[in-house]
This record gives sequence, C-alpha cells and structure tokens, in this order.
Amino acid sequence: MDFIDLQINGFWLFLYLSQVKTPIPVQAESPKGKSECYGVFCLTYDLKAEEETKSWKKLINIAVSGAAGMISNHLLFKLASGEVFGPDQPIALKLLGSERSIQALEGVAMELEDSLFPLLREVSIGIDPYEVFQDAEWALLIGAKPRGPGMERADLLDINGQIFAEQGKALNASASRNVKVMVVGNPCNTNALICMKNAPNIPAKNFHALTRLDENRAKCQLALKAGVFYDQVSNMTIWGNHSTTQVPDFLNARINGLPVKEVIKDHNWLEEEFTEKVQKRGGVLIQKWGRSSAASTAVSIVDAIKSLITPTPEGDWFSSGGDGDYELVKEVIFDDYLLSRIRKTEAELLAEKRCVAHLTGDVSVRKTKSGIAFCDLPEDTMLPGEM
Ligand SMILES: NC(=O)C1=CN([C@@H]2O[C@H](COP(=O)(O)OP(=O)(O)OC[C@H]3O[C@@H](n4cnc5c(N)ncnc54)[C@H](O)[C@@H]3O)[C@@H](O)[C@H]2O)C=CC1
Ligand SMILES: O=C([O-])CC(=O)C(=O)O
Repeated sequence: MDFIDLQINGFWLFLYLSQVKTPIPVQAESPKGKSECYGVFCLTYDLKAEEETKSWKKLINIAVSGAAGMISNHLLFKLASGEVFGPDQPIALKLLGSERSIQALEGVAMELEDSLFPLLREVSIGIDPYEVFQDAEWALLIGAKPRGPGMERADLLDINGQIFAEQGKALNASASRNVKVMVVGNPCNTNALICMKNAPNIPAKNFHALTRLDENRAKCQLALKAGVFYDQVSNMTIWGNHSTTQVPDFLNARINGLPVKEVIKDHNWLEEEFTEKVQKRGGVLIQKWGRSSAASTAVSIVDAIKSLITPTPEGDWFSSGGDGDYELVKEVIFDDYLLSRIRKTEAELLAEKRCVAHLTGDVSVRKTKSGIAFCDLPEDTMLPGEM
C-alpha cells in the first residue's frame, strides 16, 4: 500500500466510491450455512463479477471485540469506509460482544447494513471468541470491564486478565497464524502480555498494546506550547505503561526537525506540566465528558494500524507497547530524568506482571491459597482515566 494514497485517502475514496455500482449477489446463502452472519451480509458476492471490483485485493477478516462499545461505534465505521486499509481492500467484520451486549451488537450490525459501505462484504456477530476469531487476520481487542466503584486495581487486573487469557487461547486456536493483535481494553499493556502468553503459536511481535492515543495527546500538547501545527511534531515515544506513570519522551521528540528542548526552552514545563498533562489527559476528559475518550481512541487505533501497514516517513518513528521487532529505533537518547521516569513505569509494569502470573503461566511468582498471584501493586498505579 502506498503511503501517499493513504494521505489523500479521504478525497480519493470519495471519488472512488462514487464510481462503484451495487454488486450483484450471485448466491444467497441460507443463514444456516453461516450461522453468525448478519442480515444483508449473509448474501455472498462474486467480487470479480463487476468491472469496478476486479482490481480489489483479497478480502481480509477483521475481528473486533467490545464491538457494541463506545470506541467501536466510531472505529467500525472507519474500517468499513476504507479509511484504514484502503479503497481497494474489501473487509469482513467479525464482531465479538459479551452476553449482555448481544442485542446492542445486533443494533451495530443493523447500522452497518444501513450504511451501504461497498467495501464491507461480511459482518458476523457472536459471543464465542473461538468462533468469532476464526481466520482473523487482525484482532482489535477493545472489550473489557470498566473498573467499578470500590474495585481494587488488582481485581480489575484479574477480571480483565481472564478475558484476555481466554481470547489469547481463542486466537491461538482459531485465528490466522499471522494475526496482528491490538489490545485496547485496559490495563492494555498487561492484557496484551496475558493475551500473548496464551497464544504461543502466534509470533510475539504481532501483539501490540495501544499507546498511540498517548502519543497523539503528547504531540498535541507540544504543538500547542510551541505554537506550531501538530504535523510538525515527530519522533514521539511513549515509554512504559498506559497509566499515569507513562513517560512521554520529549528528549527524543522533534519539532520542525529540531530537538524539542531547543524549541521549547521552558524545561521545567516539559518535565512537570507537559508530562502530567499527557499522563492525566484521559481522566480530565472523563470529568468533562462523563465518559472516557472514544472517538480519539478510535482515531488512534486507525493511526496505529496505518503505522503498521505503511512505511514510516523517513527519519520518523511511532510507538506501540509490544515485543515488536519491526525495526526497533536505535538512535534514542536517554538522560537521568528520562531514565528515572522509565524505571518507575517499568516497576509498575513488572508489578502488574507479577499480579497476573496465574494467567500467564509464570510459575516463579508467589501465589495465594486460591491460586491467584500475590499482588503488590505500587500505590499510585492508575489508568489515565482515573484521577
Ligand atoms: N488504550 C487506550 O488508549 C484506551 C483504552 N480504553 C479502554 O478500552 C476499553 C473499551 O472502552 P469503551 O469502548 O469506551 O467501553 P464500553 O464500555 O463502551 O464498551 C466495552 C464493550 O465491551 C463489551 N465486553 C465486555 N466484556 C467483553 C468480553 N469478554 N468480550 C467481548 N466484549 C466484551 C461490553 O459489553 C461493552 O459493550 C476499556 O477497557 C477502556 O478502559 C479506553 C480509552 C483509551
Ligand atoms: O481509563 C480509561 O478507560 C481511559 C483511557 O485509558 C484513556 O483515556 O487513556
């Protein structure tokens, strides 16, 4: 896929769609044959039958969990429009919900039907990850339980950890061997670790935790302070946990190609205000909106996917929480401030890892009588949404 194409995607897509005729269904399969397909998506089409679709790529399967949630409500329509994978990439959406959200999931499928997206060829819905993840080439794992009142963070780690342990096993059993997994549900880093450990047959480098929203938030704050448009900010890294200990790296980031510290002379602002603003952005937004970031999270998932499927602009990089070997950037610099902050967030991640040892198969960690790992989380461990 050509990067330039994606840059002008919105415009090109509009022109392209205006030329596509409604394809002719060649075979209407009974819903029985495809037990989970939804409504109009139970019809199958011959993509090669239409002149306009002859140049299309092979259909790809995209599984999305938490598909009836707020983030998905933005993301699914971006995926189906062609904005993410391109205007010549037909897609099948495999939507995973929880038992409680199955009605809502049908509502989502109905809205997808009514949107008449030419590239959206199949939609199936279900609550069994083993079925929904069948042959998935992408798995966007968004569904998770929010932390309820009075719930300890250790409890959240365990409850959501179990979801991601099961989904890891399901991916291992059913998904494409090269499925790319993006974990969004919080605590996303540790959930990604659990998912990866439960899917030993899928390459570890294919698992990512979404830190792109933090990267975008950091770029925005630097642009605001420097008085430049945010496309002038590059080489932004988020080190560590997607939590209030995360480290937005202003030492290596650049503004107009120059080190941030040469452009923003107020270094105290960088170390204190900027860092805290990014760490707590999610929480401030929840206070204003009464719910957590959904649209901007969906946008950041799109950005993260595009970064994985298109060449990175020369000299730039992006950050993703994962065991990636995509080509790790080598020319990163560290100073005492950055190292001390990274050590703090690293300690938090290691503590979370110990807490979920019963879900990752780590036998070296002390367990309680009930078999749950002994949990010694640092006091200040908080999601960005928690203040
Ligand atoms: N990594 C990041 O940057 C961010 C992560 N998040 C996290 O994303 C997650 C989802 O957020 P929203 O869409 O706003 O939440 P939401 O509550 O609107 O939607 C979550 C959906 O997941 C479903 N669900 C729960 N357990 C499930 C399971 N086992 N399998 C499939 N579906 C399941 C629920 O029924 C619900 O429909 C939360 O954990 C949130 O903390 C939110 C913002 C940013
Ligand atoms: O805590 C949450 O659910 C929201 C979140 O991750 C964020 O806004 O970064």
